[in-house]
Amino acid sequence: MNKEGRVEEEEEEQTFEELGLDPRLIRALTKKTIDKPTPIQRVAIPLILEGKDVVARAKTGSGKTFAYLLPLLHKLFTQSSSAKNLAPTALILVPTRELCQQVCSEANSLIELCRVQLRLVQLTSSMSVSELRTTLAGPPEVVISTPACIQTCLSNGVIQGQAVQDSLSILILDEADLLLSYGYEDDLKALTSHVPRRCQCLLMSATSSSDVEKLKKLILHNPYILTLPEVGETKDDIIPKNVQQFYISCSARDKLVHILALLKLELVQKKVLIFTNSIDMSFRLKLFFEQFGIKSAVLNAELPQSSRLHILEEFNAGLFDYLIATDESQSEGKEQVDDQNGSERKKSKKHRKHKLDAEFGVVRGIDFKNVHTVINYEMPQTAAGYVHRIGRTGRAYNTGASVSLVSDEEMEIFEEIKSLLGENEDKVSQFIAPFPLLSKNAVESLRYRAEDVARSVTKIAVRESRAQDLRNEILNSQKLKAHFQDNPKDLDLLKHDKMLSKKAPAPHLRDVPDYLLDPTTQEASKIVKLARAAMGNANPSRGKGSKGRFKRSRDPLKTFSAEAPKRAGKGGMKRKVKDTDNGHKQ
Ligand SMILES: Nc1ncnc2c1ncn2[C@@H]1O[C@H](COP(=O)(O)OP(=O)(O)OP(=O)(O)O)[C@@H](O)[C@H]1O
Repeated sequence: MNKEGRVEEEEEEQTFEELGLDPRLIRALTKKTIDKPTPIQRVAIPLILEGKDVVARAKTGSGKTFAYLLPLLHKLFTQSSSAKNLAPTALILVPTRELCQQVCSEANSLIELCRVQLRLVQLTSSMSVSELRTTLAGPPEVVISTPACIQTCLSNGVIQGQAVQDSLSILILDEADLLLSYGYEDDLKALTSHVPRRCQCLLMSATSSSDVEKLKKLILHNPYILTLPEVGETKDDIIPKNVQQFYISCSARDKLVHILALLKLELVQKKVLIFTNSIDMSFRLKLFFEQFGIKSAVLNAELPQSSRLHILEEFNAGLFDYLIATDESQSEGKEQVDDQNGSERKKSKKHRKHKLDAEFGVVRGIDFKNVHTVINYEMPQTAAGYVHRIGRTGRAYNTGASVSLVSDEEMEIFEEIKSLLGENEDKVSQFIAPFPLLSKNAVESLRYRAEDVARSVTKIAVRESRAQDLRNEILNSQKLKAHFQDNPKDLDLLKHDKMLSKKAPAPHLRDVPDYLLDPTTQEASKIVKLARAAMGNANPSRGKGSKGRFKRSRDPLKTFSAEAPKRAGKGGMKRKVKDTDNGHKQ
């Protein structure tokens, strides 16, 4: 292979054995039902095992974490450790605490399954200097941290620069494109002066940017550059092929009734990750859902870290199906649109800054497990934000769908997104099509109830529930900290999807009576359920069937049209879309 190579996704299938990994790791992967490497893993693992510096750029959800963790663990399992080490052998740097936690638990679960003695720790910015000292005593073979924490260790003498020079043999920068934008440049510069030249350096990233180039120059020596199609590279393949993208055009005011119809009539498959641009909006949605008996949880930068981690764990474990997330870049005090009246209101940057956690990241890198549908309740503010939101579904070999609710005010960003997806209308419509399962009748049948409930979700109710949730979570986080020290695997201590509304939901709103539903919608919802069962996803709550391969013929979004089921006939969407000008790939 030459030093700069594109990784082709359709290359012949190769096994983990053929990549030369330790048999213990292969057995561990088998236990995790991971049987074949993803394209980026196929190419990166042998190079990393050979000791090469590698820059791996591959789209979201392509398996970059195992692409470096597997060869790293292989090396640590097979090399004799030096008793003289005063600093870790390997250092993994990530931009957020959530990622620290995620990488740490992925790596630890592999180590446990391999039954190997190896210490891997994470450092968090909430640790005091003495806690950092205790955690690093030994020292552990692998440390996972944000650059800021490592800098704290260096500047407080918890780790000596000379010890790093003597011991460090692998340095990994994960989500490298974010490290600089999170403001870690100085921390990284301070560290690199101690990184020895013989140290192998790996840089993993979902996008290429000037920041990645900067880091490459700062840290790597003549690396292999591996590229899978990605943002800014080719337009064809920005979003994984196994994610179907849809949109619904509606007024900002009508978004509530549309999302209610999607969830309540079960027209989208669970689990569902819903994105909003402001924390208030996420609470508004939660309170609105509550009145219809739909349980959800919110996730945002305002919550304490342990609560956020716990919410993620609970959602990943399938304890609830709907998570409403506000992404970090969106909540950073920019002008935000209030959907109720369309008026814009400014949030004071100063006011928000002290509350939001700068090391929090929902969108980038977080591996939400078995999310089948991503809903953009509000459109992200950038096209890149869209790509990363959608990347939370269809991870690795899973399938997924996205539905974006687009109001007139959001048309501009929607156009930008479309031009990122394809150069011309024909191409765009192959990637993103009108959502076919929701008929006008279905929306209208719920309108009265939705508008009635929406009126009861006042600004004051939103503010109160947000404050109450924060209080609950702060309390939770104290309990959690103590509890998890004793029972690290116990997930069921606290519920994050509990009711915030003071008013119990009215019984008649919990179910949608049949007389409100037109036959087309009933049919659509039945088919979505059947498809879920057929795709091995009948009970995602228990984490089964996540790897159900995509069965095109059974996917209702491929074969069903709410507007014209009869005309569509056997070919369903296919025929219908062919009739239209924009010919979506269905
Ligand atoms: N070879 C594989 N086969 C099946 N699943 C895999 C494989 N490798 C990784 N996965 C799973 O795919 C999911 C996504 O992997 P990962 O988080 O590493 O993606 P990523 O490329 O780092 O994405 P992002 O850029 O969004 O962080 C994870 O749940 C992981 O366990």
